[in-house]
Amino acid sequence: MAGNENTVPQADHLTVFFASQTGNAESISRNIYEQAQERGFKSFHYALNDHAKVDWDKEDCLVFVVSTTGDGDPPDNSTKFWRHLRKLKGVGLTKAKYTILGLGDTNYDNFCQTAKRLDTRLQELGASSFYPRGLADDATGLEETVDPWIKNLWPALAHQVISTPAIHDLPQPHLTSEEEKVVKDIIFKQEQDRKQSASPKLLPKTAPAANGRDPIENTIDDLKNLALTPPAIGYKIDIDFSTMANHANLTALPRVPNANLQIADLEADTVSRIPGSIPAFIQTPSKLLMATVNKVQCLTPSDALKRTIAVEFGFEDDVEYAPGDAFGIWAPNNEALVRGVLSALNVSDTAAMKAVRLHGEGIPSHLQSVQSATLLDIFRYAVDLTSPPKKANIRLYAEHASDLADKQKLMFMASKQGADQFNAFRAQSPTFLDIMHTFPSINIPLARIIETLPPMQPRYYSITSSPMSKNGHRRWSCAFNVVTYDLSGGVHRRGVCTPWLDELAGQVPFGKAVTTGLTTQRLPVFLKPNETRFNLPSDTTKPVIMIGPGTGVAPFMGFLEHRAEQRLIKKRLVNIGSGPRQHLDDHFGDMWLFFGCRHRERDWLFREQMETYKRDGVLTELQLAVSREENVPNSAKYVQDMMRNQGKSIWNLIHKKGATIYVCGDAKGMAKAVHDELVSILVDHGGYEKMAAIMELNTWAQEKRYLRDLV
Ligand SMILES: Cc1cc2nc3c(=O)[nH]c(=O)nc-3n(C[C@H](O)[C@H](O)[C@H](O)COP(=O)(O)O)c2cc1C
Repeated sequence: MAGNENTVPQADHLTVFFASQTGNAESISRNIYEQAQERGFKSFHYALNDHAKVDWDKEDCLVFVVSTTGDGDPPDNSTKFWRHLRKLKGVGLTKAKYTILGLGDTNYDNFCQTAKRLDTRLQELGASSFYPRGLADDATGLEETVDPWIKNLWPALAHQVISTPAIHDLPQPHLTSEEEKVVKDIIFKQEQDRKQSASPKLLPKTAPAANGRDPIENTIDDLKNLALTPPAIGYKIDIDFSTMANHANLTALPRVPNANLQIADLEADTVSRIPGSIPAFIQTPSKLLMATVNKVQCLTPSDALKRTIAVEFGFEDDVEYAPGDAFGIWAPNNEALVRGVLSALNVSDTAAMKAVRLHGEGIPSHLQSVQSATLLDIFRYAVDLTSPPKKANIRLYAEHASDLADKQKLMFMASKQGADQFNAFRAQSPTFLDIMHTFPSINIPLARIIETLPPMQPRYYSITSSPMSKNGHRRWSCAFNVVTYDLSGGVHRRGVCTPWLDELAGQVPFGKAVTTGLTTQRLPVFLKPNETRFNLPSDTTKPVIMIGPGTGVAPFMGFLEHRAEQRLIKKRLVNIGSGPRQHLDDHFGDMWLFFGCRHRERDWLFREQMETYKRDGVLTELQLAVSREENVPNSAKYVQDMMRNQGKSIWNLIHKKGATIYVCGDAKGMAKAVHDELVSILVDHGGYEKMAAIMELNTWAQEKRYLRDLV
């Protein structure tokens, strides 16, 4: 079968496209692509932004695997494609046959929006679907939909390319369990054979230097750093496997991803680095800036539930941006964790500092730019060591566990029968190191690990400053909660970026902003292209309603600073001008802010600034919701409660004055409650039927009068 030239004389074309933000759609689409190749298709695999590599109207079948991000938005590696799709006219894709696998999460309002939009648009353009769309839900487990969808894709394709002899020779997808086992064994054996011939060996302990220099000469600082950071050991994750014995047969085991990646040794001094020391393979969607840390302030006292800090970054070039924009930071994995992982994989410090190149047909897109980097940097910056594992990875680790008990447990967790144990394991947020520590007999080639770990993602923060303020084009401020928490059994967890930034910034205590003695290290930042237009209306007379509890208030602090600057300029102009004097407020619409905290004394972020803006007339109304204090005057528990109290005024601002509504913060709880409250306001004060109110909000969202920036 797979790859056998004799039984597969001619294959048809299959192009698999993906749009992926955090790697799920990319790895699932690669799996489909690899299976297609094994089944004799001439297949291709591209990110949607590379859509031009394929003549869509000539291809036989197109498979799209697309996730949804943000607030129903398409992933970054498909935005160019969407612009292209918008420009297409008429029914220009009548020959194209397609199917879509959407990935999403029902905890978000716009479940699988990208898949649904793509389907509608392709239909409009005359393309025809050859196999029903699948929508997989991360809330219940993607596999539930993904596995059967892929399994049934093949007979659907066979039907499409009925003239292709190759397809008839292949085992039909509806197999008996006995047949399935035989097929799996063959695939497993083939993979083992391929691994043995292709899997790269671990790096030699010493490497000859072609130019006569010590290979580690250039990286002495890194080595010093290594010596300063003891490797983490990892936690042993305790899971109850007592029910395992009840299941003799394991079903729905995910397929082990193909081994494609090879690691080639290079000379150490060929490692290219951007000054300021970040690896050249990091690719950002806009210009990378190496920023200084100008200012740091801790906004919450030590008895607050969360530690919130505000950081101002500075850079030399002027950058065009608007209040409401966000920027990305490319943070490394925690150094002790990286050291722990390398140590668990028996990679010596010298080997970790050696330059390598990653290559191989069909390797994940985030690894294709790794042409010259140390293993240390690959584990720091290219792969994600902290996201909970996917089933396919657990299955892979099972294959490489030498101890029978480890193998059985891992295989069980990868199966349908072990779903409870798998979920309990993931709920502990195990790092890759924890997995190695919990199942110590896993002995897996380095290349397999690098290619199967998810890609590292930059972290995004809303800009809280205005480009109109002093030096505004050369600085961005942001505010965030430092993500660290403890689980039972003494397990300590931390986010990737926020604790790193907090530690770099010196973990300043609550109080005034600190501007001296800060780190001299430069940090990689870049502007996030703003696709949602979460910006102030261009007509300054239009009112804005801002809803942002907690750190969701961040972009609104930028809006307010911007408006304060606009008012100042207008005031000066009015004072010099000779025309009729107008009141300042005639030029600027109302600004309403709904903010929420637990305790006014502990987590009322930006209190001083908010009160100053209110006093100066920049902020028309400040509506404060306090959830954990009794009897706060004019206050309710949550922002949606405050909105209910102000329902009539909100309706008037929207209806009579054309206000824009902005919501920023938690997508799952707050944004849903705020959305429901807006529906109620339209019903109670605007006289809408409930259904009509929901449709009206949808229209406003399309017209960018109801904007949401959610996480
Ligand atoms: C910040 C964020 C926003 C998301 N927004 C949505 C959404 O609006 N609708 C949805 O159905 N899923 C949403 N999801 C869920 C993802 O689509 C889902 O986790 C998917 O598996 C990610 O696939 P990817 O790794 O290929 O991007 C969101 C996930 C994140 C992390």
